[in-house]
Amino acid sequence: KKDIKKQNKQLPPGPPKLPIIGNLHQLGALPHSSLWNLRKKYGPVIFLQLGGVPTVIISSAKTASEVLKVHDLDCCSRPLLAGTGRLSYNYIDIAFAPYGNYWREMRKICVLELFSTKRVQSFGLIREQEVASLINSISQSSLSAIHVDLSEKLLSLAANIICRTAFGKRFQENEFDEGKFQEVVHEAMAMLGSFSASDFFPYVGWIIDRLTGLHSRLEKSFHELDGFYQQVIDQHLKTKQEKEEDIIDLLLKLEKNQTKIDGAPITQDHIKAILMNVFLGGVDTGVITMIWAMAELVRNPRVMKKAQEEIRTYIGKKGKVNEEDIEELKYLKMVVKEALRLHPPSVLLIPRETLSHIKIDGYDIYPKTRIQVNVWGIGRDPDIWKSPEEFVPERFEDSSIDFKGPHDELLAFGAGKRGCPAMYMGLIMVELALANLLYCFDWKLPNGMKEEDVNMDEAAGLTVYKKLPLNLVPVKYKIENE
Ligand code: HEM
Repeated sequence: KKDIKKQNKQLPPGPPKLPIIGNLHQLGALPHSSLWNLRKKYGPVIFLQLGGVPTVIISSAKTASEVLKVHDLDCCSRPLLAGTGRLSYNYIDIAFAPYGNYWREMRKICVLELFSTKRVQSFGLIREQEVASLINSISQSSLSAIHVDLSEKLLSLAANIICRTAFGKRFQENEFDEGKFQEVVHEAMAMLGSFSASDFFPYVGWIIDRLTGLHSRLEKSFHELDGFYQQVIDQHLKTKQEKEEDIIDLLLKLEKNQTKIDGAPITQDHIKAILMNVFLGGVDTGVITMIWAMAELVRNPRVMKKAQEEIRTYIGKKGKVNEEDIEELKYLKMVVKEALRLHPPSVLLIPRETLSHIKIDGYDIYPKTRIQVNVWGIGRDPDIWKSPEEFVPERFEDSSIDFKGPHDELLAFGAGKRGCPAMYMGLIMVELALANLLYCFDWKLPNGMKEEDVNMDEAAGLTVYKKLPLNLVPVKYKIENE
């Protein structure tokens, strides 16, 4: 009967599907890129049957606006997936929780206590100290003229900043060493973005996940992260707070007072789920953005030089860039925008799920359909951008295009109710770190490598990162010569 009802409706176009797997085979190793190729044939709203899951891929700024703005409320749930469910302690976090009162209340608490502009500004000193310590450590390496692994250095920078601001402790004071840590973060992001068979094949998928080993990888990732969160919580319980209350103190107080959110009392699992969002959401995205930006800059010496000149002229002999300088560094801000246009870490946003029947671009989309917005593709759409593959920050000069809209060309932070609540926190960290890296050093490629040799291959999980580490040679800039 349902089928007859649907007959007059029009589903979006899409490639023909195979029995059982549907269109799963069309995703390939880098789904954002395969899906962008499909758009050339099928247009900006594509219907795919991924195993048992109806999925719509959105690939234009206009249709993205329809999903994220016009129909925001109809499209603001999240699908329940094996990887995200396990790592979010059964969806009691913010990023993967389905739409409802719990999500709304928890998001409100975190925005107030952690992500608000006032809160983020109050952590300025921590960011400046951590960036100074990064510059120091790179200066040491520059004495011996060997290259540094920027991927590794920036990962510890981001981890230290996020851990100190959110959990009140330095990351280095915990159980992972740096190499291990990189592995744990990448593995967790792989698991959050994994295409688990149980998500696509109800009832039988779990058997496949056990056979392929995905299930045990997920369990391992869960236990490694869980141990780390437990440490953070125990430390908060042990030490009397002399300093200002942080988000963990606040959540622990809610737990102690048996406060209920949407009828459920807060437990340590709730706290761990939030820790996961803040830790993985904050560290991974920031590092990815900084690495891609530096990789693009060494490939484009003209842009690198222009950015350095702006910073060095404005800062003069001060010796470092402070946060209050950033607003004046217009070109640097355009460099970050351009990096996030070409390399948004969450290439397909976080999957959404429709709550009701809607029409996008005239096509019918039913409740419980998964929606993915290909922001990576929109960032490279030749209908929007001139020479889209080139790194040209000047394109943002005298332009109103911004992460906050008004239009949806630049969607690195998503938009609407589910948009990233920590955009300001993420941007200020990236801008401050890049400004200081560019002010304090000239950057050379190792061993006679040429600009065109920089490997730009991508690797994909929930986020898409540079596959190979970025190794560069820092040459200390002599401020006295100014
Ligand atoms: C350059 C930095 C960052 C980028 C590019 C970024 C990007 C994103 C994107 C694309 C989404 C999904 C939006 C959607 O579905 O429409 C998101 C959600 C989220 N981000 Fe970020 N993010 C960044 C930094 C951060 C930081 C620093 C934190 C926390 C410390 C954070 C925490 C979150 C959370 C909790 C959500 C889930 C929101 C929800 O579902 O209600 N992000 N972010």
